[in-house]
Amino acid sequence: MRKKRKGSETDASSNVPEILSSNHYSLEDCSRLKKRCKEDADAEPVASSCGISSLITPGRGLKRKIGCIDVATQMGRKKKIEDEYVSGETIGQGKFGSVWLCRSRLSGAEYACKTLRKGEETVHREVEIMQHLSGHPGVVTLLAVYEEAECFHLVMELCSGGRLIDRMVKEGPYTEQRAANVLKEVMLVIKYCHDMGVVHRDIKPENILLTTSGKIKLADFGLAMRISNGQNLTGLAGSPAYVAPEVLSGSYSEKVDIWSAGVLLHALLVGVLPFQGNSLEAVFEAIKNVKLDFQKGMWDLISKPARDLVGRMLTRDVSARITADEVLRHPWILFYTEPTLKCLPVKTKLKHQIGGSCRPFVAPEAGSGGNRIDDSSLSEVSSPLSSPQSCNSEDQDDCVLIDVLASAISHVRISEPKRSRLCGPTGPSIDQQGSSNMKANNLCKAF
Ligand SMILES: Nc1ncnc2c1ncn2[C@@H]1O[C@H](COP(=O)(O)OP(=O)(O)OP(=O)(O)O)[C@@H](O)[C@H]1O
Repeated sequence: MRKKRKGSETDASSNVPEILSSNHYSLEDCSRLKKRCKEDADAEPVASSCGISSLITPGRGLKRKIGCIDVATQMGRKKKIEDEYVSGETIGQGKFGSVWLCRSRLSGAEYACKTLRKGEETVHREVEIMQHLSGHPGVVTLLAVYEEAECFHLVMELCSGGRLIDRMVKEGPYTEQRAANVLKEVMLVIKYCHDMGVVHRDIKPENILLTTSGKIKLADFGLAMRISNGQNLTGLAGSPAYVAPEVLSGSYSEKVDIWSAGVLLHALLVGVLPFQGNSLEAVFEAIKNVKLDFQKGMWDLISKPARDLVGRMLTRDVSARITADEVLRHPWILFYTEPTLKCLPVKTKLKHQIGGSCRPFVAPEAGSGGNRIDDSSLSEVSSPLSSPQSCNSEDQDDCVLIDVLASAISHVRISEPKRSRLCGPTGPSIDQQGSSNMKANNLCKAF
């Protein structure tokens, strides 16, 4: 089913410089550009152009330059990975390669190594994009790349905390506070990717890893693409349950990552995916037409600002869908994330559950492929102020309190939610509660 590495092509009408327009740039290209970047930086420290990043979108700012210059990645064919690392057990398997544990011969430290077989242009792109983004705390750090005749070995920091999906399956819906803190971390890294001119295109909890201390790291840039301001991408890419409607209809931008993060937020809050079906076609039909109803059932115990944010992220009208920056400034995020909570003298025992029971998240790959999970680090994913999950009547009062406070904030920071913006345009309403056998259908595999 998966055609992941096929990727998509950028809009031919865009004005992308020659070296990048073919998408056939190699590590040598990258190296050459980085060298040029350094030369430029030496000659003209403030206004220099900087390799690949500024070749795509000149003048997008300092962050792009930092991303270009600072990656301390070793590249080249001279050194062999086995000279420097001892290989260990396999910790993940993808269609185009595997991920395995390795230990530095020098320091004894453990890392994850992703081995990608050559042959597809997207493999070069994945390496190049990881190098471009590496350095941000929310991106899995790339330490070294070893190139062999048949493959690349990417030595990355080891995320010993496992995958977010496995936590969600194990724990069921998150408290609003915890969901907000997870989403904030995810959105910070999505915003960074977008600022750096990268669309991830496969945001889903399977690709969000956790460190031992519970910090979130975005992984798997196998479908990621460079994009410049105003440019559009084409081609079917993503994972069915998380894919944005505009991907299905043709041309799209970085806003697809916001949609996918909205699907994630939906799953975090209520424990189920918003768009389901027994077949690919049914899922795509739901993505295009299901009108989400936040007024009843499982949403009863979820605060209005949380519902508002999910609705704004899952808005089919791309121009009305909010940006990563706007998500981060949304009242619900501001209210629940740490700096705000520190200032507010409210009790923090906030928890919702569906119908009083703690439902686990029904995931397509439930239980599969879990890597090493350190349970002791689990609580770190949430803010230190988060409380244990509970399912009692006080939750309703808490929700009301949050609604009032967050609504007050929203009057200051953001305009009132327009109901018409939620999940529009309206189409025939399809019963979204229908199927939850996503596990059997495995509809979250990237394609
Ligand atoms: N840095 C890391 N630390 C720990 N585990 C990792 C790391 N990177 C990847 N993994 C594990 O390997 C799995 C596969 O990694 P990744 O998604 O990058 O590879 P892929 O070949 O693109 O796979 P997929 O088919 O899921 O897209 C992850 O789900 C995760 O369990």
